[in-house]
Amino acid sequence: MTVVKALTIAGSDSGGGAGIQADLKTFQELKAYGMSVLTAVTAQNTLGVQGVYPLTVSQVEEQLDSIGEDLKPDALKTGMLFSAEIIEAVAKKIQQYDMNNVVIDPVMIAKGGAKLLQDEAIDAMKKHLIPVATVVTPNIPEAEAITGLTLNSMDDRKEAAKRLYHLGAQNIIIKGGHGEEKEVIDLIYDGETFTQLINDRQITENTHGTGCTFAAAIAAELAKGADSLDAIRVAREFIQVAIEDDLHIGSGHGPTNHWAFQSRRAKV
Ligand SMILES: Nc1ncnc2c1ncn2[C@@H]1O[C@H](COP(=O)(O)OP(=O)(O)OP(=O)(O)O)[C@@H](O)[C@H]1O
Ligand SMILES: Cc1ncc(COP(=O)(O)O)c(N)n1
Repeated sequence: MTVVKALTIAGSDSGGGAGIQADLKTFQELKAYGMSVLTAVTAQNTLGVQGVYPLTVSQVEEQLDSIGEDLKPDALKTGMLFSAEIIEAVAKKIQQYDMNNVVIDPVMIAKGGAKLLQDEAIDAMKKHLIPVATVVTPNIPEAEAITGLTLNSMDDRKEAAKRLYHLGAQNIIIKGGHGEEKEVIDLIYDGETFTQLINDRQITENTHGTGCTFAAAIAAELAKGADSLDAIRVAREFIQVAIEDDLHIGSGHGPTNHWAFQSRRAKV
């Protein structure tokens, strides 16, 4: 049996809907062996974030050394990185251990408004992390923060994607969850071609961790050898059914259903 290994470098969400918990559940469902490097602990539930406790740079580096020296991942994704110092350390270790298939989810603010990345870290993200990205997955506000553009139209999103490409990412996907359209439009750019993935927008409160889950699914598919566009297409299907078959847990923004994708396949 060939085992593929996927790594998440992210924060912990005690509520289990986002962060490393969402990533590991997604890896498992997509049959990739999951590993994690923790960058921060959050006290969090469906109502919001009650506390944010970053780890030290050396604690993050030590975990990356443990992985790098023994368990080379076939793909990795980054999520909440919190500070410029952690971003720089992560980018350096990705290069030191020659890790490939790198999905960067530039997490900045939780759905409830809590800051998961310090403002001054955005420059480090642009300089150190986006250049090593196989795929970068900003939502609309994150794409605005990175490029300095205001994204009102699809043409604005295309311009932002081009700028992210010029920062060094190989593939860009500007996610449409925060868009105004009736449908959700995710815009993909590979330096030559724009592709739009258009899906039904679900009217639900239960979208906590959608970005984490989506990026983790892309990483799992890249780990299995898919090319970027095919990996994004599978991840899009994974997140669509995870939102459609939501679990109704907690009294705020609930998590998505990480086993919906496999449950539906089992029924076919
Ligand atoms: N209401 C919705 N219905 C269908 N798909 C959605 C909906 N909201 C988000 N998505 C999809 O989920 C994925 C993540 O998009 P989104 O824009 O929510 O990212 P995000 O804001 O980074 O997520 P989060 O911060 O919750 O982790 C995208 O593929 C997007 O199309
Ligand atoms: C540890 C961690 N990482 C990422 C998110 C973003 O997810 P959301 O925007 O759905 O709150 C989060 N809330 N917590």
